[in-house]
Amino acid sequence: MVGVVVTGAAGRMGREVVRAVSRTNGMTVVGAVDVNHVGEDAGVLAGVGPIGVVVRSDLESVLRETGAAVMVDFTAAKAAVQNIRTAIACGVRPVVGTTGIPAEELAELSRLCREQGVGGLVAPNFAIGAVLMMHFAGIAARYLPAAEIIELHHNQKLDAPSGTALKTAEIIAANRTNEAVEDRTELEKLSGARGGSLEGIRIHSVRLPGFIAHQEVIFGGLGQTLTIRHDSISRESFMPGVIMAIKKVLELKEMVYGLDKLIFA
Ligand SMILES: NC(=O)c1ccc[n+]([C@@H]2O[C@H](COP(=O)([O-])OP(=O)(O)OC[C@H]3O[C@@H](n4cnc5c(N)ncnc54)[C@H](O)[C@@H]3O)[C@@H](O)[C@H]2O)c1
Ligand SMILES: O=C(O)C1=N[C@H](C(=O)O)CCC1
Repeated sequence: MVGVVVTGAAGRMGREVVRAVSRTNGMTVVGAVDVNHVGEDAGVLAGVGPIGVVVRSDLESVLRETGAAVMVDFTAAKAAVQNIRTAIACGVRPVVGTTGIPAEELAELSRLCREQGVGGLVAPNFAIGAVLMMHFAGIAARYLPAAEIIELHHNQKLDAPSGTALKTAEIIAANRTNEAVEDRTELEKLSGARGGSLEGIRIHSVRLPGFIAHQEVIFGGLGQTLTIRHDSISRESFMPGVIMAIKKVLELKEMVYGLDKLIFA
């Protein structure tokens, strides 16, 4: 039985993870950590009924007392960095969905994992469809190098652009064989009107109630456009990926970035 500690257990994603792990054979929630809802049963919060695991805020003691194999983190960037450090120090494998962690921090965490021989996975998007969208964008970029990204998320999201959009732009930049066509905008009459730029790939972030997580990658060519779009219409969409990561991280000896590394391995 794989013991899982969920950090951010009282949050939107954390509750979904508690529910998904509780319903999966071969794994169980042994600890729930959050700075909110301390003392409440994590299963009740998640809507699955009491599981006898109360939310606590002392991660290190929870990891050590429960002998957990995996920590699943959906918190916020700063908190996640600290949580991952604690997990690695305790020999617990981190599976991380939290976005907005700076690249230098990820590099340092990856070094710590290697040093300690602890496997880990950080993925900006656990929805299989989103992983495919990024993969297809990489293929399209070989033939249509001019691309822009529009990502649309709920208005409670703290980071912009999304981790998914950043990773998509990196994939497009790595795959395009020609330079993108020139952007002749001379005058941005409203700052930010052309979005943010990662290696010339413009990213536009929409934040509105009603959305969960959506992204369009638009490629432009001679007399044509190609749009690749993914929609997460519920947070359940991320759960098959999270469950797959919990299983596969047990075999890893280092930290990998992106669910694609597990799916296309
Ligand atoms: N990778 C993916 O597939 C994916 C999917 C959805 C969301 N996300 C990311 O997951 C993160 C969380 O999203 P959310 O919508 O669940 O947010 P949320 O605000 O609903 O939940 C975050 C939870 O973390 C808790 N928290 C904050 N600091 C903490 C700490 N130090 N220790 C323990 N708990 C702490 C908060 O109290 C809150 O309950 C965000 O970074 C988001 O971008 C990633
Ligand atoms: O709800 C969020 O926040 C999400 N963030 C991810 C990102 O930043 O890429 C994607 C899934 C939902």
